[in-house]
Amino acid sequence: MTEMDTRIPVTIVTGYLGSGKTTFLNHLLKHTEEKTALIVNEFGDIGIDDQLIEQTKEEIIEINSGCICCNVRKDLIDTLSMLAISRDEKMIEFDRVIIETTGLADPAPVVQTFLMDKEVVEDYFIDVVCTLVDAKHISRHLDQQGEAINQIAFADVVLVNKVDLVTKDQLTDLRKRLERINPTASQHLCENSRISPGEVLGIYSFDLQEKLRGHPDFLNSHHHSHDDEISSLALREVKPLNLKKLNLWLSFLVQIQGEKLYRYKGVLNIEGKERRFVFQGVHMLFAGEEAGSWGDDERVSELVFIGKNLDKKSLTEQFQQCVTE
Ligand SMILES: Nc1nc2c(ncn2[C@@H]2O[C@H](COP(=O)(O)OP(=O)(O)OP(=O)(O)O)[C@@H](O)[C@H]2O)c(=O)[nH]1
Repeated sequence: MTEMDTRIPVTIVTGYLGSGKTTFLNHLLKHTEEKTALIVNEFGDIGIDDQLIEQTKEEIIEINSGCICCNVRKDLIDTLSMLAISRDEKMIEFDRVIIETTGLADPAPVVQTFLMDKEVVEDYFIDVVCTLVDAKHISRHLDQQGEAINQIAFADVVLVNKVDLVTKDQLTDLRKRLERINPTASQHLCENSRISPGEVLGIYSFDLQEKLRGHPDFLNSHHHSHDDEISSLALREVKPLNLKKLNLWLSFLVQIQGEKLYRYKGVLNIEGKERRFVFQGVHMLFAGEEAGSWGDDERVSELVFIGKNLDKKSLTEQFQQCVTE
């Protein structure tokens, strides 16, 4: 990128499951003047994030048919091309593209797309790769998942989030560990992903030469495959759910399976509640609250689990028991 570069800047937001990416985007979009086109990629058949991103002036495009770091890279390229053409034709207006990857994405192939695909390179450049870190849970993910390490290794900016859930000593140890993985990224501490947009937007910190020093084979073709033991289950139900039964089930579930439940989230139609009920969990921590109104949308509950060796049959049956008679 040069000072005269007229291409569209791209921010890649990555970070392991539940680290605070969507919370970060909501914060960022509220506090920036820039017009943004947002590309959201989710792991799983049902996209929940588009309902969790507060509607503002942004263009939001979902890619849910797979993970953009592997089987739907072509969809990403097509989406970028469609956006660039629509912008040229003045059909839509935006200053920047932000891509939220899935929590299981390896950022390397996504970054490669912006360096290797001829048409993409003509229209776009990477401003920054920003990685969210869940201060409470990241250590176990770093011990077990290569993606979690790569997400930190490829970051230009690391946002160490959820600092409210750890002690000062834990935070100091974590920061040292992150620095060993990536000594050049800037680190910021935050709670609820709150950070000034100026720390992450328009800083032009993506440096290919530096990435190549750390990962000399970075530009070689990169085949990424996910851990087969991690899968997702999407549940959908039009009949209302009983909140008491649901709470009992989920409390029980996280007690016995919290360790292998990386992420679960849903937008639910609860009996007796006028509004959408948004439910979110990461390992053993979960919470639910009433959120926006349904408006003209169908009142349908959608719940997604992402975890290791999920017993999909039991989960489906247990979910059905929460449906009202
Ligand atoms: N205690 C605490 N909770 C947080 C903080 N930041 C986010 N959360 C909660 O953590 C959960 C996950 O946050 P998200 O923003 O949805 O995380 P994500 O990275 O988009 O999750 P995936 O899309 O599943 O990868 C939500 O319930 C948030 O409210 C924080 O700083 N402290």
